[in-house]
Amino acid sequence: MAKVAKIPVIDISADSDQDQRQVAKELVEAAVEHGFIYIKNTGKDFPVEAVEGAFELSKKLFNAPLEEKQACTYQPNNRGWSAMHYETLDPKNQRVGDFKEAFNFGEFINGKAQQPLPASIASHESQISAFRDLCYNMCLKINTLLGIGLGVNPPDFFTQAHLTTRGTSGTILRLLYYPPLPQTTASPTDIRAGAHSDYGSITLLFRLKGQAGLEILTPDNTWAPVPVCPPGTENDPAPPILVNIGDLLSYWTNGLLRSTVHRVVFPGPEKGVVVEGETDTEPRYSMAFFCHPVGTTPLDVVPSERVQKFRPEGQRDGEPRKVMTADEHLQMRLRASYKQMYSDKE
Ligand SMILES: O=C(O)CCC(=O)C(=O)O
Ligand SMILES: [Fe+2]
Repeated sequence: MAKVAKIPVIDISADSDQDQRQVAKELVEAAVEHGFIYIKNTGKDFPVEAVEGAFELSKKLFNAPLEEKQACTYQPNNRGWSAMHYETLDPKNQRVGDFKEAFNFGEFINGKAQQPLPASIASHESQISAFRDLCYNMCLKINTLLGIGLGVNPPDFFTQAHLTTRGTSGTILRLLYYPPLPQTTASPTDIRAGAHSDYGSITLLFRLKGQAGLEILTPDNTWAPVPVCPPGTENDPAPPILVNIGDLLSYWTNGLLRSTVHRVVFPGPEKGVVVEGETDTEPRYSMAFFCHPVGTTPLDVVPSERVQKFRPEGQRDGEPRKVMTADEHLQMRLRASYKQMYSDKE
């Protein structure tokens, strides 16, 4: 029987400087060891109604008529709707693409989307924009804490690199819908989201109580389910926000912060990995906020003694490191995930 992942739960709503330094330290240790952190949601940093409202909109969006969604089809700018099986996150191991639909929202300017929206949710444009802003602000706070915890000089180095006032970025709010598995055609390799690591700096993930499926690959190479409500959060007004380190931040910190591989499966009782109180037989909804630094940010190793002294396994001193910008890093990853789209164009 697989054990559930042991990911630390951290409350980042502390007010005093001393508490903040302690929280920053805990956050960095969790990022180094696990690459995943639960951020307790007591409603202080992130209003519970905003999360609930966004999930309601998500249901409306995915229930909208097909033509409405097709009119917003996914584009090379990483925005829009991707249909069932369109994305294949783990092409080597999947027979068919992911059992999911997704809708990516890029930046909003003065509350207005810079991409077509399905008519069914168009009147809620300002609500989506406000939710995106809440996510962005939470990411700035986490970036500040990571900077403090890593002793980066200046401590707001990461925060500055993410400021939208400094330019555009690849940041995306993604709504996800995973329908139940059609039992008649099911195959053991069917998967809701193939094994992958995220591309950006950090990801915020919102999930709904009772909906199983997310697993992380642990250092001993086994899959461990990630409960929506880990012990100690059951009575909070909302499940914690799950934060994970993406490839870009791992690259930027020379591998010190871990970008952990994860996937979304149909766990099923026969595989023995169901978290108590969670099920995979219902439709599943989740929301991810993929935070990226401003696109022109050069990803030279960050100015922190701890990071600069760190040597990832297998890397020798003085080995040249390719410095690319945040945008170049993202393009490299998108090309690998959406081969069919890019091969049409090349
Ligand atoms: O739906 C989830 O729980 C995770 C989704 C995910 O990992 C992703 O979209 O990158
Ligand atoms: Fe992911």
